[in-house]
Amino acid sequence: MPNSQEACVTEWSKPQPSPRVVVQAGACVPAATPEAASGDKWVEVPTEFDAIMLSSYGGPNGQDDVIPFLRNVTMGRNIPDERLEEVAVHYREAGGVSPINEQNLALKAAIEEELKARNIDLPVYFGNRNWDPYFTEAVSKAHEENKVEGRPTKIFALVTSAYSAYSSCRQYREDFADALDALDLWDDVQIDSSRTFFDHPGFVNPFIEGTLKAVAELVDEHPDLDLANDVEVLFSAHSIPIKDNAQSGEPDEHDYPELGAYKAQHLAVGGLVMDAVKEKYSIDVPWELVYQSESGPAHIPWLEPDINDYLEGLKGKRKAVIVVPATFLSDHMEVWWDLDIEAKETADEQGLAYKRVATPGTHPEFVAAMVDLVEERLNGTPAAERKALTKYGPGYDVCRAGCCQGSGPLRAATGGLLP
Ligand SMILES: CC1=C(CCC(=O)O)c2cc3nc(cc4[nH]c(cc5[nH]c(cc1n2)c(C)c5CCC(=O)O)c(CCC(=O)O)c4C)C(CCC(=O)O)=C3C
Ligand SMILES: [Fe+2]
Repeated sequence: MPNSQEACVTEWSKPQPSPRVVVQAGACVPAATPEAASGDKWVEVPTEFDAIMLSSYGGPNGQDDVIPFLRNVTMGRNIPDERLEEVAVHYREAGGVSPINEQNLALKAAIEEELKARNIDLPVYFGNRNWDPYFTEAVSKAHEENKVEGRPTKIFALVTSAYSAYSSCRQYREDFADALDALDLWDDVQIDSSRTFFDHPGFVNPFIEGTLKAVAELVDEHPDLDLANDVEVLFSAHSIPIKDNAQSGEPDEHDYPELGAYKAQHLAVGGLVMDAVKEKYSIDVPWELVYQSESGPAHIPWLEPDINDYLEGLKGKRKAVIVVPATFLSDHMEVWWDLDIEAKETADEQGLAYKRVATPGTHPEFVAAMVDLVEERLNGTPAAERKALTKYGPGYDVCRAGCCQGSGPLRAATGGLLP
């Protein structure tokens, strides 16, 4: 395994000689360290782009798409179709259609409007990790329509994931690498990823607004509720393997080594929302971070408690719960099925009143936040001037070597080119 500076740099720049250079986790200190970036955690990254690619997860658009989509999601894990059919139940129930694509197209349209309003003249393309339109299609179109003589086409991938984790960061970057592989465009296209934005006010404020609305509704509907004892706010995060959480952050930062960045960031967002509740009601409403949508083989431990188990424990202890889908950007399948159907049913069984807070969706503040991510890159805005509400933010423009590891070896992924 190479242990040189050069081997690390290939993680972000065009890999030589193969696009899938394997860099061992934490094997070396790349240039993107605070030391190498003259005391600042930012490395010099491109500030010029030719196109934006709204980059998301994808979901099926009809019954015939469901199994092929799930095969994409579980690629390389050899899951038999019978087992996939079990997972497919939610999609089957919804006519085989996930709302995620429509929601992302609405977000794209809103982002285009906001770009125009700010006089940022960049075309927006839409591509997904797991379904049509795939990254290959979006990248190829963005390249064809925006070629510049003498240099690669520069694409800014605006990723629809707010937090640090393999599934929300590196997996996207690996899939960008796969797209460049498939298109044989390593020399002609440079893809750069957006930073994490979990504590950008435009992401957090819609959750605050929704939670305050839910508290107000509960108070209205049940005037005798004691907010300090009868109600609990549950921040629901998409569960991930415990190992992925442990590897989700920059290894030497904050309290990430103990907590895991993914979990720490969710707790921080929960804290911000509950501060707003306290400010309005002068009461410490009880709250907890819980997890949803655990999947995969049973022998791999995932983050817990599961929201349904937790709700069962609240029987007789609370009268109402407010569920905040803190990981998610829109009310897609994971929100509709896992929270509006399953968790709600569990809450009903315990006799708990249930409110589910809306996701940011196309909330104007959230749309503005997505465009802030573009603008701060175009302007090379220093970290200290970027919008971030907690000590954990703002996220890096260019991921460092150890961040967001999965279970396998680190594959080369795209990112900003190092100077
Ligand atoms: C952190 C995270 C996010 C948030 C960040 C981001 O948004 O990127 C997210 C989003 C989403 N996850 C989604 C759907 C699924 N996730 C799965 C499986 C998994 N998710 C994981 C993690 C995450 N997932 C993990 C560690 C797995 C198991 C390993 C694997 O398989 O990679 C499976 C297979 C189920 C099974 O195997 O039981 C499905 C169908 C949809 C689409 C919803 C729709 O269609 O509307 C969305 C937005
Ligand atoms: Fe998922």
